[in-house]
Amino acid sequence: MEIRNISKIFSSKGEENIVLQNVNISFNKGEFITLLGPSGCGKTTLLTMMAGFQKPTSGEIRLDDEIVTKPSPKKGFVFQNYALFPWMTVKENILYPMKQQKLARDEMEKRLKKLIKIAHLQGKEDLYPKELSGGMKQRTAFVRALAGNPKILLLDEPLGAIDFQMRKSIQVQLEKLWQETKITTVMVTHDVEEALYLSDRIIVMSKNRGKIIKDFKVEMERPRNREFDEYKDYKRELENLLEIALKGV
Ligand SMILES: Nc1ncnc2c1ncn2[C@@H]1O[C@H](COP(=O)(O)OP(=O)(O)OP(=O)(O)O)[C@@H](O)[C@H]1O
Repeated sequence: MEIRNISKIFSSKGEENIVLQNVNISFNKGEFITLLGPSGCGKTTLLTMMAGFQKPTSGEIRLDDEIVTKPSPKKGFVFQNYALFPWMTVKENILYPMKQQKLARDEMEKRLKKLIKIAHLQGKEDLYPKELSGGMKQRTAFVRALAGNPKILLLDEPLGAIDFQMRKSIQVQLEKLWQETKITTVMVTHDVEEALYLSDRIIVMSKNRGKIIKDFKVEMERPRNREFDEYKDYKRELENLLEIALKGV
């Protein structure tokens, strides 16, 4: 996916709010990339434009040389609160994107079986979202986003709704799921730990029109160990960058 010279301006009551100005990013295949930045810097706005939920004011976003204009199964999206359909079981939720694509029955069954296995949801197929733990909901949302065979997976603060205690164990699960699929993934967060634990590359955005303060590779072995000096050094650097980002330089 390529983000080319994107700007986004919201206007209300004659006032213009320039949220993003001339943002350029290219995402490499198979990478886990995090957009990190303070609240209000335009991360979610950028991600939803990548998904095709809204359009940029200027510039373009390309996926496989096609300009993104609307949502499609090529772009899997996981919302902060999972947005599972509460009236559907785990199985029905995962089948939903496949039904929309009108896949053949046996192809649907085959994919469903594989996704249930990836997400370790065997035996939970017929439960409703309210009967699941936070982690199970998150895994269901993740594989539902994969059910349409997307080229890219977009995660909007996927652990935002999970309490601190569970977050770390779910980060581990999310990393495993990603490693099994190796799908290009873009995650939005303002949590340094989450970014460091999961990402191959972190893009730090400023409050000032989404300016990219730093785009860097995280070259640490996986799974990452929070006790290593290398990890602590990265963390310190990111925290400093976030402070700069908050000042809106
Ligand atoms: N639909 C909209 N109409 C008007 N302004 C909007 C709209 N969506 C977002 N904004 C504004 O755009 C800016 C960026 O919002 P956005 O949600 O993208 O930030 P964010 O970096 O994801 O923040 P957070 O981490 O708090 O979710 C904010 O100033 C917000 O008020």
